[in-house]
Amino acid sequence: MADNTLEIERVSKRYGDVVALDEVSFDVRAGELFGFVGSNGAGKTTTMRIVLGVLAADAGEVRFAGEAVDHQTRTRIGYMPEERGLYPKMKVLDQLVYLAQLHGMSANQAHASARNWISRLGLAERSGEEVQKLSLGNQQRVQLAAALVHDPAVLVLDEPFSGLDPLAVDVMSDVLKAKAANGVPVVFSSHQLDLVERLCDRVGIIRSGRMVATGSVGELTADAAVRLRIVAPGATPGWADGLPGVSVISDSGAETVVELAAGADDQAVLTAALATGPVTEFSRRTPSLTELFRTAVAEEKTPA
Ligand SMILES: Nc1ncnc2c1ncn2[C@@H]1O[C@H](COP(=O)(O)OP(=O)(O)OP(=O)(O)O)[C@@H](O)[C@H]1O
Repeated sequence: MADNTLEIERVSKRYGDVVALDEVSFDVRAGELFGFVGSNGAGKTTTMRIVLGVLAADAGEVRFAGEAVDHQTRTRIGYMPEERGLYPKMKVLDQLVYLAQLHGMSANQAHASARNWISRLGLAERSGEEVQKLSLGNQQRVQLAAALVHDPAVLVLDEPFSGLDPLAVDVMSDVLKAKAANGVPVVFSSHQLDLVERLCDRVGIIRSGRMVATGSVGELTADAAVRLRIVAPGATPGWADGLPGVSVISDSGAETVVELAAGADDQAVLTAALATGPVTEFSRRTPSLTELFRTAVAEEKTPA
């Protein structure tokens, strides 16, 4: 791929006996928002650190625009680390100007860019304050500004949404969407799956150091088992138990969600529901990203 795609190919990493990453591969295309999700300890931060070159992989390669990422390319990546890496005693504006210059901008460019991001991220009234005196959410806005101030060609953000209030979530979302719309590949990790589902063009699910699914939520959903939602106001809990090929996911009696095994008969479910009285809704249900994620994690916990 010669365009501005970020490619992570068969990257592996061990910490002693712990296999943190086992041949992890995915790509983040130019102009897309890619959500990187996985349980605690699944390997997200390790992957991002390797992309940044903060950590060396044992095997595999990271490429940007078809070229192996090297020291030069890395200056074009905007990175928001999980352990926020700002200078606590430095003032917001000074900090951003300093970081922009560190990435090669002239003093004038650095000032203009820093002021632009301070304003866009709602930090204008804080620009003369020391970072350590800001609230955590505002420190996070500064951290995002620090990732953006040198006008990066790639954005790699480790849990940028954690701890933000709803308005800050909107600000962060808008900024990431705007960067993607400008052709920048944007990858971020998050445990807020509803947000990832809403925002991302594609997602990758990592489990114990292995990518178990990559694609748009629609694509991942298409591979998932069929679910039915049945509303039968007169039904009592347990009405769907024991139907062949049917697993009950949730059952409050009146409202039930079931999953069908391959080849199971949805009409048999309908017949059973009708036997309880009127059925006011009988619909196929698309699983949410949260449900897809739970299934992926549950598979891990089920011994083979
Ligand atoms: N410096 C280290 N030394 C030893 N093991 C480590 C080190 N850093 C990470 N690990 C291990 O590597 C694995 C992957 O960790 P990583 O931090 O990449 O996960 P994560 O997906 O970012 O988790 P979280 O969602 O909790 O931030 C875990 O088993 C972790 O304990």
